[in-house]
Amino acid sequence: MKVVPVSLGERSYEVRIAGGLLARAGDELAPLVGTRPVVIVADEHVAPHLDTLRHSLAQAGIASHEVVLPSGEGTKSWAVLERLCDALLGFGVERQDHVVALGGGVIGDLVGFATAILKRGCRFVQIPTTLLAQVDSSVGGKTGINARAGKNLIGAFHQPRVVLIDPDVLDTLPARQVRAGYAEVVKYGLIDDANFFAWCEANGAALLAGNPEARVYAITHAVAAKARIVGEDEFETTGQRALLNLGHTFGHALEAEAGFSDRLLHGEAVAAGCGLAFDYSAALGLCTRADADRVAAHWRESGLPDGLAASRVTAPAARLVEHMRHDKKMTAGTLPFLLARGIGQTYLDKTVSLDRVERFLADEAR
Ligand SMILES: NC(=O)c1ccc[n+]([C@@H]2O[C@H](COP(=O)([O-])OP(=O)(O)OC[C@H]3O[C@@H](n4cnc5c(N)ncnc54)[C@H](O)[C@@H]3O)[C@@H](O)[C@H]2O)c1
Ligand SMILES: O=C(O)C(=O)C[C@@H](O)[C@H](O)[C@H](O)COP(=O)(O)O
Ligand SMILES: [Zn+2]
Repeated sequence: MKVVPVSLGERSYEVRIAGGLLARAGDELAPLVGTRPVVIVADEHVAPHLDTLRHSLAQAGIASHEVVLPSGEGTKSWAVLERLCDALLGFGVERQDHVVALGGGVIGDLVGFATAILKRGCRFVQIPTTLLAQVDSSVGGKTGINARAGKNLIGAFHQPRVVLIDPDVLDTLPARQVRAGYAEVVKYGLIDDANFFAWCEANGAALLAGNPEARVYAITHAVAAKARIVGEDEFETTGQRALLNLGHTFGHALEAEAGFSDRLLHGEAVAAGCGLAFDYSAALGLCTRADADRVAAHWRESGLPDGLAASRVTAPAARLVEHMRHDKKMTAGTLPFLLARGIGQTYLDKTVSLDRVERFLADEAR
């Protein structure tokens, strides 16, 4: 088993990664939960994995309740949050109890937020079942739901007690979802690790095809990168953690225009957003056109959208920029932007004018 520590003082925890771990989850959780029952929250598509988890908990002597929610981005909503909180209260969840999030980033973000506010905070465990959730969303404690005004606008930082990653559960994940998760894998290379980007160019196809060694290498590498960045800036105050937002200011605007629906998945929006961030950096003369082209080529080879046209979002540039004004990085009316001086050389630029971004997007749409 690989173990990656997330070092956050009294909020520290481990990310444990191993094939077959789901079937051993009961033994992993027993020391944490003691004799108290847990509540498992899953989405409707992970039924076979829910069976494995239920069985494993029972074998370890842990009783469990279950809440099964509809799949999709629409589940990160006030309505489902209310329904989930009522269900958890109905099961008599206490502050020291553990709620288990079994699913992708949607379930993890929702359960994390519900447990952040239930009785002013109770405990939760992440068992991520998508590639995206295994490499990104289950680690670091960003939790929340979407608001009418935009993506993840209601939320809290709330760290899980442990993250259990079983790469084998990805065998049932549809190919499109694997590709979307891969976008957040490549993101770590683009941020500050050119060697890892080169690894992705060489091994991405194997990873997408389900090669077990490539999966474990990518998951472990990504989790270690995220743990390092989150350990340096848990609450996104110094600018270090904001690096993880590469491609997201463009991406969240595209997702909003697609109605937070499966027209454009989060990972697809991140790929298109990273393509745009590199294109914009090249247009400003910050990075070479060759680097921006290399990024776009890798998205295309991986079956991901490489920019605005490929995202199929046709909104006017002004409307996309309007979405960006809700970005949580917005400070005193200006929006710090993740730009790049090259592959693996992302930085936070505080001098970007949204008028200039709007002209860039209008040009991209031509
Ligand atoms: N908190 C963070 O740091 C963070 C980081 C990245 C993304 N996110 C959020 O994560 C969400 C996207 O997460 P996602 O891509 O995992 O989407 P998701 O949770 O919607 O899961 C994708 C689809 O896969 C299905 N699924 C999940 N596991 C499966 C399995 N093993 N087999 C078959 N089907 C399975 C789900 O039912 C769903 O239909 C977005 O809301 C995004 O904002 C959060
Ligand atoms: O963990 C982080 O920090 C990230 O930015 C990871 C992103 O991949 C993720 O999509 C996150 O939810 C976006 O954060 P937001 O603050 O822009 O909502
Ligand atoms: Zn993301």
